[in-house]
Amino acid sequence: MTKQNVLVSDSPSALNMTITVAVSNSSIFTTATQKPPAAPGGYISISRKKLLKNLEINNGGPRANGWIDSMRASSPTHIKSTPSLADEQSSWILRHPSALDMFEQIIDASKGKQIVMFLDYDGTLSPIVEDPDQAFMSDAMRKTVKKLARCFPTAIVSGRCRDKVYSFVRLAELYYAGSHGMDIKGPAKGSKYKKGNQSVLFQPASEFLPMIDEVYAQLIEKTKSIPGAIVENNKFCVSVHYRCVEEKKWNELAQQVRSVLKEYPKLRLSSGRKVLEIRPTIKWDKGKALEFLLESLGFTNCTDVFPVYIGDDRTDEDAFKILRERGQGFGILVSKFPKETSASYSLQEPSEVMNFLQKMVEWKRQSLRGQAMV
Ligand SMILES: O=P(O)(O)OC[C@H]1O[C@H](O[C@H]2O[C@H](CO)[C@@H](O)[C@H](O)[C@H]2O)[C@H](O)[C@@H](O)[C@@H]1O
Repeated sequence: MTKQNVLVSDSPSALNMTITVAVSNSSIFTTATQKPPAAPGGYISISRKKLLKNLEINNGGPRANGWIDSMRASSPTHIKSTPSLADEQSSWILRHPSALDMFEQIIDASKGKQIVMFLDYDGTLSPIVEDPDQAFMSDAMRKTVKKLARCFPTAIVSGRCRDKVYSFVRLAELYYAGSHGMDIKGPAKGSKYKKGNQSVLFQPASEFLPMIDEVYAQLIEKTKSIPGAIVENNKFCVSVHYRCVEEKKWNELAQQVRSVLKEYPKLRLSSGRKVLEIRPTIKWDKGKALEFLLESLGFTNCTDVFPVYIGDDRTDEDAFKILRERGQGFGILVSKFPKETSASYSLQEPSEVMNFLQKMVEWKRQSLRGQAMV
């Protein structure tokens, strides 16, 4: 296998595992009867909040220990397999059942409403791989998404730069929100979903462009001596990848990122799947992008819309929360392992996402056939 086609998986949400060990009386995992499905805003457990707090800017700069703890926690190298872990997994599945198993119920809930599809890219449409430039989606997935977009308005919502994610997906009929929703190419505002709609650009962080370029150049320079570190310019945000960095070098990498960021209080840091994400402090995220796109599609204050958002990352939680708050549609988390989430359902990996999308296409075609026969 070459480096490019090595598929990799993050271990069970180690952030959760670490916290469970560290605060044994407040495990985030509980049985279905003990804890209701995640409430809006309930993505971060209290103890995890504490952990993440260490990540945030503190006196002009993040605490080094917070960074390294979080990097370790979100990307474990040693996970113990215990019977209680199996129980926790079954309990989690009860609260976030497979969207494939629950397909009929999901479709029933959407009856009489316009389904709108929102799809994250990495880890959702394409499997996680070591080299971010090689995260291609399969032809089968592309064909499926193409068919899906014929049935429902469909948008890609990604942390990637919009052009980059477009170069992977290559479907002109979709809407695209890149840079964690800060770069949207969607339908002309207020216009109902129609083929050939004029598209509009919405870039709420455009004033940060020079700053992001500056920070990107500095991060390239500061991390060049750390083997495996990859800095990716996502236009309105920057990703620093450590998937291929030896764990003993993570601290050094965190220190370098920290030394750059302390000069930029208007930028904030979050973490994803073996990646540190640097982005503007503006109140804009994938959830806001979802709302913006719904509005652009003409669904402002509509009760007859049914948005479905599928994603695998912490940044997708902002969109899951919005759906819960609106009480519309639902979120589907792509994960093999239990994670705190505001999503209602789960799918394990991109191949299951493809099966789910195919089922949606098939259902839509059948319902159109049914209508034609009446
Ligand atoms: O919102 P997304 O579309 O999920 O983008 C989030 C980040 O995804 C990419 O990084 C992740 O996927 C890489 C390729 O599989 C993997 O190597 C990396 O470890 C993952 O974190 C992308 O490269 C980032 O820029 C996105 O922010």
